[in-house]
Amino acid sequence: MRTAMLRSVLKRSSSNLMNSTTSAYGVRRGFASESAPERKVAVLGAAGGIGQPLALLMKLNPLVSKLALYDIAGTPGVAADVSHINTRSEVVGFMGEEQLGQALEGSDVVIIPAGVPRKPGMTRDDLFNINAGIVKSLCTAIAKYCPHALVNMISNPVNSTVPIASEVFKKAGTYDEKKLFGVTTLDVVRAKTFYAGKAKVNVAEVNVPVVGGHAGITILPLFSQATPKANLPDEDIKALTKRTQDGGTEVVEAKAGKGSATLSMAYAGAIFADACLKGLNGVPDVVECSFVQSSVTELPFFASKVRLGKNGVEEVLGLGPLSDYEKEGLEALKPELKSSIEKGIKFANQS
Ligand SMILES: NC(=O)C1=CN([C@@H]2O[C@H](COP(=O)(O)OP(=O)(O)OC[C@H]3O[C@@H](n4cnc5c(N)ncnc54)[C@H](O)[C@@H]3O)[C@@H](O)[C@H]2O)C=CC1
Ligand SMILES: O=C([O-])CC(=O)C(=O)O
Repeated sequence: MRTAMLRSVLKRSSSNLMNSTTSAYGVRRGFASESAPERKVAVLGAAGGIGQPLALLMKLNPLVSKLALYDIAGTPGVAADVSHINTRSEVVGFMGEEQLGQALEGSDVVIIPAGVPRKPGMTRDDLFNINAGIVKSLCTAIAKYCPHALVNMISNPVNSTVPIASEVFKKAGTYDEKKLFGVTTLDVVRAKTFYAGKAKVNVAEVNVPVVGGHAGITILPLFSQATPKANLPDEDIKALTKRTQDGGTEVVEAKAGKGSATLSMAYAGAIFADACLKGLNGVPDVVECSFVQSSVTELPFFASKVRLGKNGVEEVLGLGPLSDYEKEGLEALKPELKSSIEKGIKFANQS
């Protein structure tokens, strides 16, 4: 009963997040395991603040048939707990590097929330020194054990960890730009929530693209394209933009040393992984914003709307018409985003 309720909440919220006419899981009614293909999802960092609720939400997703939960510690408990939920997927926990290969083998989608979170006063870039190495070693294993999987990178700084992953895959000869995604869905989730509150419209009907990157001013919500239209005054748009850009910091400060967004991130991560699975399953018109290899601007990676398909990225969509304020924001974010991308590429090639 409760599972059905949770599933229906996830299903409704998920459809709201997508510019898609199809149902959240690509199967309109009466989902049955026999109608959806086998799909293995691996979560790396599954015992963490994001990893645990994300494991729960992926366990509720009927598109998943196998759920591999990997971490350096704590996964047997998380896996035993989640595995008792009476939904489709078989859950297995893997702990320690010697089990990483098994966790990854056969994966269709690998979600990476492994690494340290921010404390008050830190920027996402301050996490680079620790998280860059973690991401590099996990991606080296992905190249070896599941080179064709779609990779959903959550670990910060996303603006650098995605370029690191691309370089690791290039070196291994497995890079496919269609299969690497920086997860920026939380920026979209926040932009929608904040816009709905200000515009006093039904949040379930709101759509707002968020482009650029995933840190401070590199996060550029395009409220001029928000629907339903609300004609908010310029000062409201500026305040909404700033709040979206500082959304992560708002949570870090409120948690006062106990980490950063975990629950809203797990929700956002589950929405994005679900979109990837739907794309793989051939559901049409699955569109989400993501930080991907891109030629939308002169930068090699950029977040914008992306159409997902059977091979991952089917099409990177353009920015659409921008307001003057957004044009300024776009120019202002480029130097920082460029240097974060270059920092990631340099790290991957020197170490
Ligand atoms: N993309 C986004 O929008 C967001 C990204 N994040 C980022 O997600 C990351 C994780 O955040 P939390 O879950 O709050 O942190 P956490 O510290 O609660 O959990 C991280 C987990 O990663 C594990 N881990 C560390 N090294 C590992 C390795 N080599 N292999 C596998 N697992 C490993 C840890 O054991 C821990 O369980 C942080 O980098 C954070 O900044 C957080 C929120 C939003
Ligand atoms: O702010 C952080 O450090 C975590 C994060 O990326 C977010 O909440 O958007």
